[in-house]
Amino acid sequence: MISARGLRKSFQQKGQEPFEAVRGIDVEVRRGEAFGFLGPNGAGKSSTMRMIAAVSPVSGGSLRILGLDPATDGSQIRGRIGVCPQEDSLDTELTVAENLYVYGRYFGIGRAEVRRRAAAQLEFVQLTERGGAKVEDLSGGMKRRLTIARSMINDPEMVLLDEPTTGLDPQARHVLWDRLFRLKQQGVTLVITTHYMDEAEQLCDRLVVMDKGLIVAEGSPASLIAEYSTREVAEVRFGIGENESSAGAVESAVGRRAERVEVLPDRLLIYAADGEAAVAAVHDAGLQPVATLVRRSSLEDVFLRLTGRTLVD
Ligand SMILES: Nc1ncnc2c1ncn2[C@@H]1O[C@H](COP(=O)(O)OP(=O)(O)OP(=O)(O)O)[C@@H](O)[C@H]1O
Repeated sequence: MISARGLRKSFQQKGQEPFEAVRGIDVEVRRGEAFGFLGPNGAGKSSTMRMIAAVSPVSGGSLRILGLDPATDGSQIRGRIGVCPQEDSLDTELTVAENLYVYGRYFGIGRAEVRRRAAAQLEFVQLTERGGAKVEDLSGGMKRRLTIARSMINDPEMVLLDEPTTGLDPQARHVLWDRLFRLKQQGVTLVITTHYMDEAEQLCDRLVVMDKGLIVAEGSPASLIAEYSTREVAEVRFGIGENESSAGAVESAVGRRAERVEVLPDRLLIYAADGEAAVAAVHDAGLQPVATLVRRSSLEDVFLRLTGRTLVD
């Protein structure tokens, strides 16, 4: 569906050197999979998505979408994919259903067919009852669902979703994830950018981790965690300002039970196969953290390991 080789995007800046947002990435997305671009703000995810959506020209390398070249076949590509941009770009003056009609007509779909598809899509995103409502009266989660319905109006083979659940509450995120999962079950290829590691873990079959315009790792969520982290992580929290100063003592206490200890401003992360044993060793050494928690490793830990930074500041 997507094949990128040495893909680059640079932006000209007045009186300065061009800024390279994407610095040569290789990506292969296969039909029917959910593929993710995971990385913090500024990693180059949206710039990559816009090139894939054939709305932003490629600065270097090669890119094929559905076997087509976005430089010459842009309108054909845009007709066969769906796009959910980061900001809702719905027409707030129109009703929910009218937004779908207008968008469908833009693709040249006949009036009766647009109405049929709009009804089916509203049903799919569970907004049938709100069809006559003004967009401005919808919740954030409903707007995102409507944007997904709109992106499906041309019956696309692939949908690009840029940060689909940013700004939504946990319940709205889960409803959206459920709809996206069902879309994938229908055979639609999903390409998702996110800086939420739980979203990437829930939705993506495969993903690349991006940082500063480059891909730093690639694989399934489970394979990345197995490769770059330990099975468990013990989070240990001391009083304000005491985490950094306690790091040495914690490292000595856990010794070889831990692979390594990461120091964050608000907590220490002990990477160990057995998290409970690591916490017990901290207590046995007479240290008194204010809180402890043992959890499974996540993609957040993978990112921290690869870059020394957290995904969300
Ligand atoms: N039109 C532009 N002109 C100049 N610089 C840009 C432009 N668009 C993006 N950038 C810069 O390119 C870098 C990558 O931005 P991009 O939006 O692709 O990152 P991202 O990973 O999607 O992050 P975010 O989640 O914040 O959108 C950022 O430093 C950004 O400031």
